[in-house]
Amino acid sequence: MSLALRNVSRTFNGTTAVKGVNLEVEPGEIIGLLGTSGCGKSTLLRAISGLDPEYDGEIEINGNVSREIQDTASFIFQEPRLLPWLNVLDNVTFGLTGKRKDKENKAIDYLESVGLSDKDALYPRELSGGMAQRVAIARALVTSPEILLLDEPFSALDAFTKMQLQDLLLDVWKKYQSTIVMVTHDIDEAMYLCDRVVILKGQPGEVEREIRIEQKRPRDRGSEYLAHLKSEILDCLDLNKK
Ligand SMILES: Nc1ncnc2c1ncn2[C@@H]1O[C@H](COP(=O)(O)OP(=O)(O)OP(=O)(O)O)[C@@H](O)[C@H]1O
Repeated sequence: MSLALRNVSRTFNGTTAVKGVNLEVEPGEIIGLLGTSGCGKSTLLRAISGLDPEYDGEIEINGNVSREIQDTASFIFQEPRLLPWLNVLDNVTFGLTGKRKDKENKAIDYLESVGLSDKDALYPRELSGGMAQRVAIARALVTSPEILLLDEPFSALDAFTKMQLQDLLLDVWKKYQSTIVMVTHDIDEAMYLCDRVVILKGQPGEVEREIRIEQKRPRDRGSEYLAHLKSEILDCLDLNKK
């Protein structure tokens, strides 16, 4: 699914949070929105999803300008937001329509993709943080979204689980080829996952720079290329102490 933001700005009560954002995203691309706290990254995701239609400018999805809630989009948040009274299987089938058996079969396929096919009967309180976030990924994918919007999806997890889930995201992306826009604070994560990183800066937040990551995936987290890029990104965010 293609996506274009044209001169998108959002003002809350007279204060502009994010200003003049232009972005063209190709189908199947993974885009990272990176920037310091408060520069409007989540605000942009909400505008793209249609949850917040009160922005200025234009957002075009698959060639159509729209401010509607996007049925073809799924969100994954920092916390899994599972329904505590439903087991894993029912959390994944929750947003689906159709016959119960068909919904369950579909959910089981996606639970298998995230390595949880044997955990379908567990309740959210019985899951680790990483397992719960895997369920959230399965729930987001089961509706076959054309665009996945991720808002710091791994930032609440320990370093090892985070790396595992980043690889899992790439595996499921390879299989389903959704377009992905992800907000992150984590420069390493953005460089490991994304085709392009859009750096936002300031208040109001504006696009400072776009960096294309030329290295093919799977990437070597410790490569010189990524170390060099990281330094460039830190410079751009004025975070490099020289
Ligand atoms: N509903 C709202 N009402 C008023 N102000 C808002 C609202 N949503 C966001 N803002 C303001 O817009 C600015 C950008 O917020 P946003 O959450 O998009 O930033 P962010 O870059 O995602 O930050 P963080 O990285 O800390 O999550 C902030 O100053 C915030 O206070």
